[in-house]
Amino acid sequence: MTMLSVNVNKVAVLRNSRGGALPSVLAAAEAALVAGAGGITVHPRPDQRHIRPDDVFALAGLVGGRAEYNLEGNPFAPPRDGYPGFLALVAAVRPQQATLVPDGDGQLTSDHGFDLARDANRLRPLVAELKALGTRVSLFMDAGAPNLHLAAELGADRIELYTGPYAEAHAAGDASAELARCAATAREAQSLGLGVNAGHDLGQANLGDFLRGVPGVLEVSIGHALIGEALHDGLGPTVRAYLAIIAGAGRR
Ligand SMILES: CC(=O)[C@@H](O)[C@H](O)COP(=O)(O)O
Ligand SMILES: NCC(=O)COP(=O)(O)O
Repeated sequence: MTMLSVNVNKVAVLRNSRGGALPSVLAAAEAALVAGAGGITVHPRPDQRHIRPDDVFALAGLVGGRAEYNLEGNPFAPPRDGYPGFLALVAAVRPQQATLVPDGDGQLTSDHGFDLARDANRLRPLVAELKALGTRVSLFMDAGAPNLHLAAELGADRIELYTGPYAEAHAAGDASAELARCAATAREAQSLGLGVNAGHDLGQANLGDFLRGVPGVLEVSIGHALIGEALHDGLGPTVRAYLAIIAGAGRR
């Protein structure tokens, strides 16, 4: 069964907008776990636009051994004013999974995966360092990305399929080509011994079709749509709605 990891970045966006402590990222994560989510994901960006290092530490205490903790970030981003660097954060909190994402601060959000022909040699020692910490390593990858064999060769455990183009096509009414591209990349990754996660712009409208079309997805990390839907439906009911979609897709 595909595991749901709830990304709480957007709770931090709302909290930071007023400069106080509410809404609480911890309370949101707790509600998601109580509702049955298998994990919590955060993406502590160097510009600290939402999740901050202190959130990362506090969530580590909450999630503990009770669920999966997934930290996302750019391992090449240097430390800066209050941001210790992605590897330092992973070393400090030892999450079950680190998802490496090649984002820069100039991006509105994550919008592409790694170029392994360019990045594999730089990634190899960082992946080894993360795995030596006992953390599973996932690489954020575009569907259809070439050189996927390098992900396995450099030691990654999983890839995370970037599902933004799929979500966009689904909203436009025809996701068949993007879905086929995702399925082909998933199968290629699995043939290389890599696990397959997926994420970005997944929501209640497109998740079921995705899971029915792409085989063996181990984990979906969902935040923007889920938190938005929770604003009117509540976090518990919304998480349970996603779990029902996942269960339904598993029965196909
Ligand atoms: C990697 C990815 O697609 C998302 O996990 C990312 O965390 C989204 O970042 P924002 O929440 O900052 O848009
Ligand atoms: N890795 C994807 C993630 O954690 C959340 O992405 P989104 O649902 O906020 O687009």
